[in-house]
Amino acid sequence: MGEEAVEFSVEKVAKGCKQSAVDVGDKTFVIGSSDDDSKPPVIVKILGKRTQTWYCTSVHHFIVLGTQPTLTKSQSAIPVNDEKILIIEKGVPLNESIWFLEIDTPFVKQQRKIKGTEVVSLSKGVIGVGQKPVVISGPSGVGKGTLIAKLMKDYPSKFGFSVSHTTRSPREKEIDGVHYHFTERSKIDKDISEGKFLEFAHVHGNVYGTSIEAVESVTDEGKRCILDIDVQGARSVRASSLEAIFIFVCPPSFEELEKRLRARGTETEEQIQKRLRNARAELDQSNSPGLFDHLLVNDDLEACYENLKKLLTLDDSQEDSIDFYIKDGKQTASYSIMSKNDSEILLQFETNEAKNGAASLLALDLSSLSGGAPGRTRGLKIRSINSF
Ligand SMILES: Nc1ncnc2c1ncn2[C@@H]1O[C@H](COP(=O)(O)OP(=O)(O)OP(=O)(O)O)[C@@H](O)[C@H]1O
Ligand SMILES: Nc1nc2c(ncn2[C@@H]2O[C@H](COP(=O)(O)O)[C@@H](O)[C@H]2O)c(=O)[nH]1
Repeated sequence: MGEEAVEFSVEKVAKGCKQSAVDVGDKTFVIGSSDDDSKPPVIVKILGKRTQTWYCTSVHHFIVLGTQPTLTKSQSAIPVNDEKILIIEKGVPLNESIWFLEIDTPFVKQQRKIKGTEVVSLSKGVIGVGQKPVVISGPSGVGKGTLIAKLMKDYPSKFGFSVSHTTRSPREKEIDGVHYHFTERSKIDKDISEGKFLEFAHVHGNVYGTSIEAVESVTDEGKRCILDIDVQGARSVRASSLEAIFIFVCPPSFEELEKRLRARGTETEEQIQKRLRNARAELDQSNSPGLFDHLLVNDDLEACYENLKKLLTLDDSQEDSIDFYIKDGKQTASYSIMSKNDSEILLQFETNEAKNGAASLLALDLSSLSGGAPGRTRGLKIRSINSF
């Protein structure tokens, strides 16, 4: 850890904001909010108890990774275990209030090794389990985008598109942030090295990748995430912790694929040739054992779309498991941490009175935490205890 003693400056924490101090092992973690727009909203400082040395991000050798919560004036915190600290932000909707500061999880250990410096990471807690994301792969020009566009048009509140990053130049009608996040090679390389991508691949001479945020932001909206990625990307997602459904879309024939690619008129002859070469390799891999769950032939578009809908409906048995107490999680509900036992952490409504139908006491099931940084900590189970 760092050699310098750093004075802990209270001025750096926003006026009127509370800080929380949590002891884990031989360290004290101090968590507070910043009102300095140029700085991340959450300030984390670590005190080495034995050495009485402070570490903070303004000094070298300490990085706070992950998604930052929106600024709140007050929070409470408690260690869940040796790996993470639960932070409950007050004065925001319950759905926004649960955060984890990961201090020694596998992701943090890995990042510490890569960066050779002290690392902690923030991860947002998400209540309940959503439906599995859908990965759609297939050769260029087969009609993946066309099928996805139909699905999004017909079910805008049910499905959300994972907007990939790419180093490819935008086509005429493509909008940055809608079809892709068009990006520089140096930027995507940096973000990949910082663990921000679920998967990435070199496709037809460019880099394409799915950021963790692209998937998480769709899922956070309560929508089912659709990923349009190549076979290499599908393989990487298969190997990741993201549990998804994998669909491969095939053309009725190679000739028809070539026809569609040419008719689209978006690629040069050289690019078309490259895409067709890659298409052969992708079609060969469509039968790789354990890679794709379903193959769809896109001959007649309407028939293929109907088959796609059937596949997705099959999986509709997985209902969201959001507890009815917090279904209306958009209401502001200030909870603070009350106590912890081996299996649950109790959260108490701030005023001790249940307001807006919110429960006065909630119990967070500690066995329900899955995922974590660099994504979200999902599947949180919360039950209400209305004993008064
Ligand atoms: N069933 C179909 N019959 C005829 N044409 C189709 C069919 N499906 C899609 N197309 C057309 O084929 C072209 C390629 O489709 P699309 O752009 O959706 O392919 P894609 O798989 O998303 O390609 P890429 O991977 O390069 O993004 C488009 O012009 C689209 O209108
Ligand atoms: N591995 C990934 N592949 C991706 C991603 N986004 C798109 N793609 C695939 O790239 C090709 C070409 O797309 P185009 O828009 O240039 O025609 C296509 O097969 C897409 O599925 C991604 O994030 N990761």
